[in-house]
Amino acid sequence: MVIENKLFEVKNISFDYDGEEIFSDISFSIESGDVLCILGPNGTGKTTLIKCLNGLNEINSGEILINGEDIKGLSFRQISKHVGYIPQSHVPSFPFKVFDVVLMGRAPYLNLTDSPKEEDRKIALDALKTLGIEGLKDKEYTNLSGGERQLVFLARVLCQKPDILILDEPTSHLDFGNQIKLLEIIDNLAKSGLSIIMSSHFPDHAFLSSTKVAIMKNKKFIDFGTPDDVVTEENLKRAYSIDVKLMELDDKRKVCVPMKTNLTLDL
Ligand SMILES: Nc1ncnc2c1ncn2[C@@H]1O[C@H](COP(=O)(O)OP(=O)(O)OP(=O)(O)O)[C@@H](O)[C@H]1O
Repeated sequence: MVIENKLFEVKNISFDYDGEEIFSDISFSIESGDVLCILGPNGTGKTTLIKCLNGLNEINSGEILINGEDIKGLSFRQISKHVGYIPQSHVPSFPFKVFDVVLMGRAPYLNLTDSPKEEDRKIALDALKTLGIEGLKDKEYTNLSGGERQLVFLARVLCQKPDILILDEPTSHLDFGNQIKLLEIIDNLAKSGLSIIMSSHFPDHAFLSSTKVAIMKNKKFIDFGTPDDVVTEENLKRAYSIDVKLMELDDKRKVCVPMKTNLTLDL
């Protein structure tokens, strides 16, 4: 009998910070082409979970498997060939040229004394072109806006040629238009075979690019499934403790509208 391994499988994982439990017993799996959007209120543990998924935080119990292999047994270099991670914010420390920052994404494929080869440079340029930002290549990374930095970091991660992209609030620094453009890029990357996990504060985004949605609250996933099944008025109220109306646009696209809470401030 042939056992097919899932691309990325999370089995009953738990994590605490110095005894303070952040989540427990979370399980899910994703395949090539999936985009999983993790929603949930502030401080619920989305970033902590994401750092566990890429090996930055060590889980207390459970297993995280890539193609059937436990990441516990993999070095960071090996994980980097499978998983590309973009944190919520990244502070640049040195005025490298954008092209060189992107080229650094090839590091998992180079030995300590190797210089990048022509092929590595081509991969870096292609990544900039895929995101439509080749015009930034000679700029200093330190002089970029938050949104431009986000896209450059994504280009760098694409150079790792990962199977899985893990993005912590990828649209947080992007303007209204660039948010949609990035979600379209995510959709295209998934269609090209990557699988993507992202956290978001915008339930609407799940309808734009996701195949699966998880809502995280009270140390668990309170729901997991397709956007239509999970992003419901009832679940959004459970998650965010406000009323939300779901509306369908002409092209059948759904949008989530938060209702006023009528809270008054004592000033
Ligand atoms: N390094 C740390 N040490 C101790 N506690 C931490 C650490 N990092 C985060 N926490 C705590 O863990 C909890 C979950 O934080 P986390 O950043 O994972 O939430 P989040 O869902 O990503 O939040 P947000 O949506 O506001 O970004 C919070 O209570 C936070 O204060």
